[in-house]
Amino acid sequence: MNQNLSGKTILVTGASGGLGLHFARTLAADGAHVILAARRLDKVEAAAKEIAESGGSASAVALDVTDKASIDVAFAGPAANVDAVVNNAGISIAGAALDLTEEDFDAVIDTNLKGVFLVAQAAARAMNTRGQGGSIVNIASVLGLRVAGHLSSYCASKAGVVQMTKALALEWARYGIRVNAICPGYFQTEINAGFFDTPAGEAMMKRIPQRRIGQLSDLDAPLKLLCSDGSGYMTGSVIAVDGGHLVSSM
Ligand SMILES: NC(=O)c1ccc[n+]([C@@H]2O[C@H](COP(=O)([O-])OP(=O)(O)OC[C@H]3O[C@@H](n4cnc5c(N)ncnc54)[C@H](O)[C@@H]3O)[C@@H](O)[C@H]2O)c1
Ligand SMILES: O=C(O)[C@H](O)[C@@H](O)[C@H](O)[C@H](O)CO
Repeated sequence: MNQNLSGKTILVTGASGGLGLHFARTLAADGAHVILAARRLDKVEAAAKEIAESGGSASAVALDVTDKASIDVAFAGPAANVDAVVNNAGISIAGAALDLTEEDFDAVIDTNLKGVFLVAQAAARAMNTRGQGGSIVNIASVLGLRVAGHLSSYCASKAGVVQMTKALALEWARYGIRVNAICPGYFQTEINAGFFDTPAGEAMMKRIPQRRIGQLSDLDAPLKLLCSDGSGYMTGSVIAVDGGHLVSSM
């Protein structure tokens, strides 16, 4: 086992499935103690057990990124000693802007933007209490840097995450807290189940210069870099992992 992240405690939000569960496994395989955070405690407990059975170190905590009380409880107790946080939890509600309900708009912004802020703030307060700094990695999206149809609230939330990453980096550098973002392109997970089989999905694929969607493992090296001391002079950085999608001319 590569011990790159050995000695680090890293909390991952939305860790019960998709990219979050993959991130938790990847960080644990690299030697970190991973705290898997999700709304469904039973799911992350099972995932933490599986990681422990394969030789990693992991624990689980209940955390809803739209519920400040649950965030505060996590960072006052089990996550008080975090060295890094991966702000991964996110939702997407597709629909024409003319038909979008206020409830759906609020749900996306509350989870993807306000949730990232509340978790980052609680993490930074905990890091300041320990006085050792830390790393916050926000999972934004290429859709924070370009747009796609029928995803207005999602695109707005992710653009907000990109800007907030830079703003928090500016404020928290003095505390030794680094804040960076990863902008994934398209990866096959629950959030876009079925999308790749639609005409829009097929058209999108043609706009990716590498002509493939991302493999979850494509995100491993950037994630580990940003969580580790190797990125000690990086803060406010926004890293796209997208097969060239952002530089596509189509
Ligand atoms: N899959 C992609 O192609 C892609 C591309 C760019 C960005 N992203 C981003 O990556 C992140 C992970 O997405 P994914 O593809 O794994 O999607 P997913 O739907 O498979 O997983 C999202 C996770 O977030 C959790 N979650 C949702 N609301 C939550 C809340 N209030 N509190 C705690 N957890 C909550 C869900 O339970 C789920 O486990 C998201 O922020 C998403 O926007 C994904
Ligand atoms: O790139 C992204 O950030 C995500 O993949 C989402 O945009 C989904 O693709 C969308 O929910 C599809 O409807």
